[in-house]
Amino acid sequence: MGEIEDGEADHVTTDVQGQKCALVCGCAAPDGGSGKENLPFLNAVLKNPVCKLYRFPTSDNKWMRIREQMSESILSFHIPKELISLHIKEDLCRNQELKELGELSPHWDNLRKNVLTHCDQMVNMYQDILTELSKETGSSFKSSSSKGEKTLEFVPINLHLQRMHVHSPHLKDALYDVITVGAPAAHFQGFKNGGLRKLLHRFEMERRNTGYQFIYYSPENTAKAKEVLSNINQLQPLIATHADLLLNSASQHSPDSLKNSLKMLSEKTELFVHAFKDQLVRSALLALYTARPGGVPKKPPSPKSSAEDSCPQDAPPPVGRQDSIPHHSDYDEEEWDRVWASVGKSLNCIIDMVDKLIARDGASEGGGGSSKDGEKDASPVDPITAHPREDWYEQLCPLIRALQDCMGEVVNRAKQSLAFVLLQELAAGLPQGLMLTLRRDVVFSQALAGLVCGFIIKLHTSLHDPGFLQQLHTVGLVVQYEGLLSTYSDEIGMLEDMAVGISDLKKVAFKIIEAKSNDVLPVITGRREHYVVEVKLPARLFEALPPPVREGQLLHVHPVLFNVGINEQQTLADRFGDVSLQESINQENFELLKEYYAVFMEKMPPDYISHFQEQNDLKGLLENLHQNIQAKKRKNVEIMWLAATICRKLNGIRFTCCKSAKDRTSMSVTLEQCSILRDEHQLHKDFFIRALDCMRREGCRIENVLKNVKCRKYAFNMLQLMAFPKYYRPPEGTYGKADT
Ligand SMILES: O=P(O)(O)O[C@H]1[C@H](O)[C@@H](O)[C@H](O)[C@H](O)[C@@H]1OP(=O)(O)O
Repeated sequence: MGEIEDGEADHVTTDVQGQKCALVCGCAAPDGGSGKENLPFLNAVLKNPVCKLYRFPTSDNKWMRIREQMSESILSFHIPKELISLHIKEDLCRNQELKELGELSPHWDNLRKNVLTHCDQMVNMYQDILTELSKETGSSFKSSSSKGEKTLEFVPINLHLQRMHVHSPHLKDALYDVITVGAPAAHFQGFKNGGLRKLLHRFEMERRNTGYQFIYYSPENTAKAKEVLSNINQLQPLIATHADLLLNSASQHSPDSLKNSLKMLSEKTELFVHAFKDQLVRSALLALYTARPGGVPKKPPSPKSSAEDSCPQDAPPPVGRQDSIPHHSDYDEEEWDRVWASVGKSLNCIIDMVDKLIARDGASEGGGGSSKDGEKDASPVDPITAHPREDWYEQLCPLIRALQDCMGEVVNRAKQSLAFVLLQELAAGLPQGLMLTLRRDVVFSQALAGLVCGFIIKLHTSLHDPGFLQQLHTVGLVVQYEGLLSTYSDEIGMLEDMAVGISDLKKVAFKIIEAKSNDVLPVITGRREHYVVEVKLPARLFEALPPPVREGQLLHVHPVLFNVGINEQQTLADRFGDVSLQESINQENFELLKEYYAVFMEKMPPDYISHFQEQNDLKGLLENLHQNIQAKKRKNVEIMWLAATICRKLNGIRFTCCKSAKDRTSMSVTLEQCSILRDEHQLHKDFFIRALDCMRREGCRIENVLKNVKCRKYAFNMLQLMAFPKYYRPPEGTYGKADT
């Protein structure tokens, strides 16, 4: 199978009979590893720990003690449930907006009906899945054998924290964490047609070419429509609240509070007005106009030759085959400007009135008032200032109502036009578009559950490190995924899913809040384009955070994925198939990692950077990684080691994934652990293989296999192992046929 030719087959097994020096025992109590006060919080998310203790000799013949720990997380189920609830909310709201589009001509009305039927079915399906998941109270683990189950498809496979706590002589104790999880992928939908990376691209191409039936809006424009709709939905109630507060201040006749309320109202109204500045709203209004029963065609649509031609960005939007672009005399484009501008005008009237009321009030209280330049007004009686104490509420109320009316009108029109944009996207891709959204949601949910778990653990273990905290809010955290999937057969589709799922994590930001109760589970808000995960910390830890973090600054993550297939399927791909997917993923993600490093160097304080550079040659490591990616060598596992090392040095969150995270992943994390012991903790070189075999034979990972497939054997056969890179082969007796 290739690797034999390289003379590497002699280490399929390693004799560990004389492993007297590697003492192993299991223990029940997990190690917090980061201070006792964190324990209740971590224990609330980590469950069913398995611990193993080892002793290995160091190069100077002393002993190092290792505690290996593996825990499940209730986030495996909690995050999918949170996310599905948000999807349901978002989709119900969108369906409502489609219903409220108003009267449409028969062509568009039929489309809408069709879209709504499908969308309602999807919402029902999400609701059913949520109901099923809600029955799984207290669950924290989905086994590899359940990966194809429909009701569990949002739940990550075999998610665990794999932790190594090293206590070695002369050195500080050290913790090394890796989150191990099955590659986020849509197993229930299957991989016959590939995964998200290919499917999304193909879908977009096809959608562009259905130009005559529907209006083509680019993915950016569709995303923009969703963003503006979401902004409107958030801003409108906020403005209503500030308007009420302003009236409240007016009835209390309190100038300071009136000024403050006005400030808030103005800010929000300006944001509101700004939200509609987009050309998309303008073009969508025109498109919707043509789709109304009255928007009768005047001239036939000009045929479009290319997909690009159908983009509505600059030109008036193209319309359906039976409809046409309206003549300008049909449509009063300036009407929208008038409606839109009226919001600003109404706000200005309120500002003027508040200024007047406060000025008059000051003047009457000052007994005679003062002129604008501050000089005392000498005139004895001014009919205005002499006015008795005014009823501010009465003066402002009609103006506020006028503002609300104008806004209502703007919101109504904008919402309808943007919902019409969404209708195009949905109608053009029925039903594949909705299935793709489901697939993306499924994959994203699995990826997000892992990320939130990794983030919370990282936060708790690094809270006492000021450098980490600074990095967290100035640069964000790198999240590095090691993929071991092969670019062959179904795993191509899995890798295509995984690549999109991980890249979608860029849409997630974290916010740390103070825990007010015993409920420490994270809360998610947002919608498909942008999510915020609120992570709770107990008061004492929260108070020690840097001010920007305490004040709710959003904390960003920078996910990167490097994949190297290692099994017999990859041998086939290397020899007879196509490895371009893996090559492009590695190349693209290298660029992302390089960008992250550049921002890190730019934003971290100079004294931190100079110390950092003394300790680490990150530039050299990055160059080395780049060369290895460029080298296009088969099964180049050096790529994974370098990427993982860079991630650890950058304080990042480490992930390792294969299809099920039990066999190949176990080989990889145990190898990583022993390599760290050798490179960072002076593990005696004669004991490297013995330590590795010992961990694989007796450690947490064989327990992982057991809990997944009820059998203490890695699911490899001899032939498969011959194809594995040398150090990824488990010891004799630990592998064999297992019903996976
Ligand atoms: O944990 P994995 O490495 O994805 O498990 C694989 C194993 O590597 C392979 O040898 C075996 O034939 C099975 O395909 C395992 O996957 P399961 O998802 O079936 O556990």
